[in-house]
Amino acid sequence: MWVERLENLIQYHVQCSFNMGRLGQYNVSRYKTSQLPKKFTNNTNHQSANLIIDSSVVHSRSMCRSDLMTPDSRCFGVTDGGLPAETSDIKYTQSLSAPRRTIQSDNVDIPNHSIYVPEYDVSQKLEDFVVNSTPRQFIKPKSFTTTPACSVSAVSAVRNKSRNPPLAKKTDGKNEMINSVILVLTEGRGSAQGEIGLAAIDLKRPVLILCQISDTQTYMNTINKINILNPAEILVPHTFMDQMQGTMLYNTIKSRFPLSTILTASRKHFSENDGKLYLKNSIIPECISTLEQVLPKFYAVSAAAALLKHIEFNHNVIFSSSTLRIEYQGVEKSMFIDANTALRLELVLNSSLNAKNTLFDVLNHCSTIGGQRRLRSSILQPSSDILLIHNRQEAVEEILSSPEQNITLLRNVIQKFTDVEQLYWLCTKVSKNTQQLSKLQGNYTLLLKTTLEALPVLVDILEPFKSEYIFSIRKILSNSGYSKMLEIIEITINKESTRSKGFSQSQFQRCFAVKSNLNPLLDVARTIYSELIEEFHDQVKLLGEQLETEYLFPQNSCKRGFHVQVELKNIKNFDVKHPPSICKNVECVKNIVKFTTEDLLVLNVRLTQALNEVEILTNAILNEMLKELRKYISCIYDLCNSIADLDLIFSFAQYSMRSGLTRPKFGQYMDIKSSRHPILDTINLVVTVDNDIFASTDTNLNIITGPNMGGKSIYIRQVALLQIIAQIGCFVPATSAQFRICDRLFTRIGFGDSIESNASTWVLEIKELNGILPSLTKHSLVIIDELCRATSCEEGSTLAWAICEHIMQSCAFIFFATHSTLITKLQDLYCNVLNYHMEALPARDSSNGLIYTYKLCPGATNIDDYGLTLARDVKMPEHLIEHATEIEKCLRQTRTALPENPSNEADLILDTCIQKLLSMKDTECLDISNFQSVVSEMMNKLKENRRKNIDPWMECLDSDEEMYTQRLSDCNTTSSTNNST
Ligand SMILES: Nc1ncnc2c1ncn2[C@@H]1O[C@H](COP(=O)(O)OP(=O)(O)OP(=O)(O)O)[C@@H](O)[C@H]1O
Repeated sequence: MWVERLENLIQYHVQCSFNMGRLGQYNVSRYKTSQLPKKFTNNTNHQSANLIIDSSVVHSRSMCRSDLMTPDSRCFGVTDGGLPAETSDIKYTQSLSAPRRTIQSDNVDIPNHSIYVPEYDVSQKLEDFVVNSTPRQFIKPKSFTTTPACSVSAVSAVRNKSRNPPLAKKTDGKNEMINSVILVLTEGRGSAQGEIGLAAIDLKRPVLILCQISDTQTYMNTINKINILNPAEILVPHTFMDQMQGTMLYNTIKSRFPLSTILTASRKHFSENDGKLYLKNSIIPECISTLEQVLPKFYAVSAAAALLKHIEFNHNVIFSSSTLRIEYQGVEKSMFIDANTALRLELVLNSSLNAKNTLFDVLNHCSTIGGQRRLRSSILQPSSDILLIHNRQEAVEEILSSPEQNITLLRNVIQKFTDVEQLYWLCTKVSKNTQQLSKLQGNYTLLLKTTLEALPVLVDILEPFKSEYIFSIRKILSNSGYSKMLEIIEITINKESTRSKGFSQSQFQRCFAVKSNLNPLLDVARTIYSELIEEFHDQVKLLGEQLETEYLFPQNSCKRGFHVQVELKNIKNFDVKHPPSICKNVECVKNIVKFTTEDLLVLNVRLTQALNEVEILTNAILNEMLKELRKYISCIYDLCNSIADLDLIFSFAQYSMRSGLTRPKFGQYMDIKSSRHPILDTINLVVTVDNDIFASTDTNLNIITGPNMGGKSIYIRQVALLQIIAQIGCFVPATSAQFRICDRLFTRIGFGDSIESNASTWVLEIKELNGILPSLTKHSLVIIDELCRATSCEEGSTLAWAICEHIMQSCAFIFFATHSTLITKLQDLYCNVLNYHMEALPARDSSNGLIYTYKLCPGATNIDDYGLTLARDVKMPEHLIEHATEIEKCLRQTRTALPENPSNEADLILDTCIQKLLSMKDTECLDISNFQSVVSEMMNKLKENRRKNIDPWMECLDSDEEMYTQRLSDCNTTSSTNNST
């Protein structure tokens, strides 16, 4: 425990020194304890102690960077020298200034050191300590200009370097999609609060995304945007943590995105001027018009400044000038899906936070990471641009109607572009000329060559496709820039060199990629390398003779370098535990023995040196060539985009090839015949029962009742999923389908309280409803699976009634699954309400059970006691069921005897009221005053009865009385018009 605390303390402070270095604050070397907060310096007598940091520890930016992620980096900044004599009595300095090796060793002799550990540090985990105890206040004296952001970043980088899990990790051989997005967020202050600036970049796909949002108090749009971008790291200004609790935006992000690392940075890094300068320097000329659009957006530009600094200093990524592409994402023509809805509908993540059996999983047939990314963002933000949807549908239809052989050709050629996204790497450059850099540079240059060579084949295959969408992709890919790039490459690179996978092969390809006679030194280095390789092979042969085996193979791997391997069965008398003395570093994995010898070890060193020489010389030539190629950098962006678009559409086509899918139309209402739940349909464990879906402005509230397990939730989720699939441009599982373009999708599904946000289920539900109600638009789609069930039965039903009445007045299409019979009465009052139920039939045997047909039928359900029936089905102890049945019977009798019983009275009076009104409507006079008087009479009666029971429904009725009257008078007017005509 002590070791851990000591490490925490050391790591924390040492990382501060790093980060100072990485932000260029080299001049700060002394940390005066007199400047420390009192808490930290209690019981110590010190005036000018050097805490831990000596300027010598910050050697260079590069050292800090490269060492940051290594396990021993936490000790990197500890001074080796002793402390000034006058400060030696300061307990903590003794341990913190311990020699590096002592601290690094696992068995630190802690008791010999006196360690000062601040009280509040002891009981907390480091992360909590760093994030929650506002380290800025803790460590930052006035003259000390470290940024807590980076302290936090460094600490969490070390601690959590593998914490961000992939969002969608395919294990079935498809590509992995791992999030590598860094997102920076800033918010206006004072009257500008709610103005959010956002900048994000995917380190694997360096397109800088900028966005400025005027958000609501709940930050709904910002959360949605973050959810779509799916960042691994979120960086915010340190002022977000100024208040003890953190700002609302900070806390919202923290609770909503637990998988993202949240960092803070000093506000000074969010500089508009720096941002403008960076953007002007970095962007490709083709993005000038976007830049003009972006520059006036103060918050977006300042976020960009912080982002570019952050990735330079913490991720070692710098963009060559004029190589970065920017995108400004303002208010787009898309359907808004909030983050909660996305999670509950399992659009891209299921409840176990992986992609299995999600909508993404069902639609994903992409071969490239770019395609997968595009699919993910399309699902989370389906288009509401009818032209784009139409173009995609047309392309899908065209692919489906193409001859089988064209489809196969297209599939095969797209697979050749699987790694195309890595080409983005060529846009960035890293300041250090390391070995790693030269390897990457070589690999990606060969990848570019291979890609450009395959491009004309793709263009030819696309030739027969005439749809607008594919035609425009083909046009982009036919750009003459690509052939010019290939010409430049062919001047330097050997024709037969190609991108290969596998350590040894790619090393070989890199080594001999550059043509001979371009640099005599390189030619010499390669000759030496080749000779050494020959020597290696000779030595392996000799060794084989010595060990009496013909099956000794020369090998080269990243971990072991040049060595030999043999199958155990092919080497006689070889005991892995007691190998011959000549064999060194013996390892046996799955009957394959790997080892080396003293001679081979020496040769390996020489080979590595020769190879390094070759790579450095090759890299110098490639650098020159890349300078030329960067003139065409926008072509690389276009290439990656077009391949992603093509992959996406081909993925849609592959999904749409399934039987029973149809191309949806768009109009003013929703009418889908024999539709199926897309995920249930694909899982194939059960035969999916199809159902019709209908909604229009005349009947916009559909209430679905039915027993538990009847299929209500599946049905209403199906509505939402089909709407999304239709709006991304894909075919839907139905026999015919018409949708209305939806601009907002709201769901209220499921319960679950949150310890994190300290909210009960009910509070959460109300908060969510508060979010939905004001944002409802006339083109919204609302999916509600039970409403207000987390409070007392009565209050819940009445509030749900009121909410339904409120939302059904908009033109939004609402699908409402419920067990409440009260809600079904809405149909009697309003002509735009329709009741449906999921059919269940009594079992033919004597079990009293139910047979679920999963068929949607008109009208409310008439099955009683289905809860108890199901409980019996799932083997609840019989005595409990019997007892519950008795109580239920008793309650029924009581209710019939006492109509004023609060739980039943509301229903009863409302029923009487409705019946009376309806009968009047048909038979009696059409005078509105009659309606009003009946309503008042009934309301008064109800109020009187209810007052006895102090029922909260009273208030609701009070406020709604006026509305009922108005509604009924409307009804009356319509009916009188009808009658007269
Ligand atoms: N259309 C369908 N075709 C085939 N199986 C279905 C269909 N609809 C539902 N099911 C099956 O029934 C199960 C229960 O469905 P669902 O969760 O929608 O019931 P529910 O009525 O919402 O129940 P509860 O009221 O308890 O929430 C599903 O998990 C699925 O296996």
